[in-house]
Amino acid sequence: MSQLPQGVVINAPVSPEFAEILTPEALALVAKLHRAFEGRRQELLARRVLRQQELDAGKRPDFLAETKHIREGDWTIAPLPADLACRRAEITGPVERKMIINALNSGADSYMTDFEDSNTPNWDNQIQGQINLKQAVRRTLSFRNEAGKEYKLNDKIATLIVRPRGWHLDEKHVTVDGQRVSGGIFDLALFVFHNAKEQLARGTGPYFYLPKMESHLEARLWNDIFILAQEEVGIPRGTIRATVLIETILAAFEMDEILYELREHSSGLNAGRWDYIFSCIKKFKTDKDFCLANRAQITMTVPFMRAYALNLVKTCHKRNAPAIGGMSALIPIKNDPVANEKALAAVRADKTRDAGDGFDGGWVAHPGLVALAMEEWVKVLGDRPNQISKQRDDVTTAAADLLNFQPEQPITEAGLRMNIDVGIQYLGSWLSGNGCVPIHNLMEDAATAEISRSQVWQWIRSTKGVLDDGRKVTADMVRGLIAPVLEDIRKEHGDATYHRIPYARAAEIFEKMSTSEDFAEFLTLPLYEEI
Ligand SMILES: CC(=O)SCCNC(=O)CCNC(=O)[C@H](O)C(C)(C)COP(=O)(O)OP(=O)(O)OC[C@H]1O[C@@H](n2cnc3c(N)ncnc32)[C@H](O)[C@@H]1OP(=O)(O)O
Ligand SMILES: O=CC(=O)O
Ligand SMILES: [Mg+2]
Repeated sequence: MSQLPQGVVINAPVSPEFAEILTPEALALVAKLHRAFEGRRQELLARRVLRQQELDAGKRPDFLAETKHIREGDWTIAPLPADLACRRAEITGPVERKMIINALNSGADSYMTDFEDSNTPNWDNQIQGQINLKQAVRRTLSFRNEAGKEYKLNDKIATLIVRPRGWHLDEKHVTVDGQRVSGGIFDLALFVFHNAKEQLARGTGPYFYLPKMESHLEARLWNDIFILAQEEVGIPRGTIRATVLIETILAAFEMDEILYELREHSSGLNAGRWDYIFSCIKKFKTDKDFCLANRAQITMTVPFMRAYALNLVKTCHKRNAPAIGGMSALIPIKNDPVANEKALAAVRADKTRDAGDGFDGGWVAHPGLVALAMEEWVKVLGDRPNQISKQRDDVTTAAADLLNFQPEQPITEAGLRMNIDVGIQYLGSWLSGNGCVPIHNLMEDAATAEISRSQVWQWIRSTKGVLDDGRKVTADMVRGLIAPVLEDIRKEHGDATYHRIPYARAAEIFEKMSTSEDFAEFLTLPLYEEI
């Protein structure tokens, strides 16, 4: 500990392996970025609260008057590095050793490795994740499973892109001058410190995905962090590149502005559909006119999602930026060939639509989906790496299109029960250290689980939260369903798993989150204090 830079404290175990990541020099970069930018992060988080108050008071978002010149201006992002120009199938997954190898070897063009939605940010996952990535960059990453199967990287692997945590999350195990550091700054600083130069020497670069932003001012903060980080580690300005997830309703009104702020460092936008739906619920949760149908009905083809997706493609291509499609939550289904065929066909249809709309690539959740996603883009692109030249001037998007929240029905008991079930199962898994799990044959992560728990909260409070049989959704109805849902979970997983994973604690937290007056901004905030 005496080696730590002044003002830096680590409140967690540091093994000799972890110490290779948590070096004094790497922590000095974390401290430098913290001291330079933490004040701004906190101001921007406070600004989110003010905007929520405005929405609660009935104000509707609109395109910003003060940035009209940016929307109407003639500018583009910096030219893309060669290995970010072709991202037809992009696989994603948590920063887990075996999965990193499988994803990099999957045949996808690119791979987003995730410290965010699909990861429980406990100390071990964060620092072990950094170790794994450091080895992946140097091509030394390997793994041996219990049956003795050896995993190692192929010669040709996907381009690596890292998703640090969003602005709302702290890294509580590291403080600088007595303050917790930002999770995102911590993840980014450690990755850049250990890998950026090595990546440049290997002909690639430090590439990132930036999650859950709500305004272009938040993008400006990331851009300023990139500039200082590049100076500090001694790499040329503009070598960091970042794709921003448009996954909040407020960011959908500032897509041009976000690209503009990051134009030196941008590698496009991604349609983060799951957090986007969650954000719509969160932002309008107290609006008496707002209420969405069962989660399963909110697909990419409902009006507000369609408007968002098409406007994203149009905005990106106007700025010479890639538009990357989001993720279908369907995954391959084992032991049921008929259901599996249906799931694969639905994923294919999702990719066919995105490729036809003009997206330059799209996310898949599983190696078994890479080939079919690739096929759908190859059908549209042929030999071309992307379709950025496809301008969508035919698309016009008004504020009202982005706010056309349909459908409102059906809301059913099965839909309510499914939300409770997914919420409890996901929270239990997250608490046990796994931030991404298959539940009822769907990929569930922090973003999809947010939809489930926020729908339950909202249906209890909205006058429109009425089941198709006429019963109003109430807190008592939800409480009454929790015990039977828990019993179903026990039957599904068996006693051993049921007792190993803290489902009972998850159920308590879920009940409190959905029935108490306060709405937790993110489910991961109260959960993080439990781990
Ligand atoms: C809203 C958003 O933010 S989307 C982005 C965040 N979400 C994600 O990234 C989803 C990542 N996907 C996953 O975590 C997993 O695919 C799950 C949890 C959905 C399903 O996991 P499982 O049921 O374990 O998958 P399954 O058993 O079919 O896996 C088969 C093999 O594929 C591997 N695999 C599955 N998904 C992935 C992945 N995304 N990346 C790398 N390898 C993977 C497994 O490790 C396993 O490897 P093995 O055969 O060598 O042991
Ligand atoms: O991060 C992606 C999303 O859909 O949320
Ligand atoms: Mg997300």
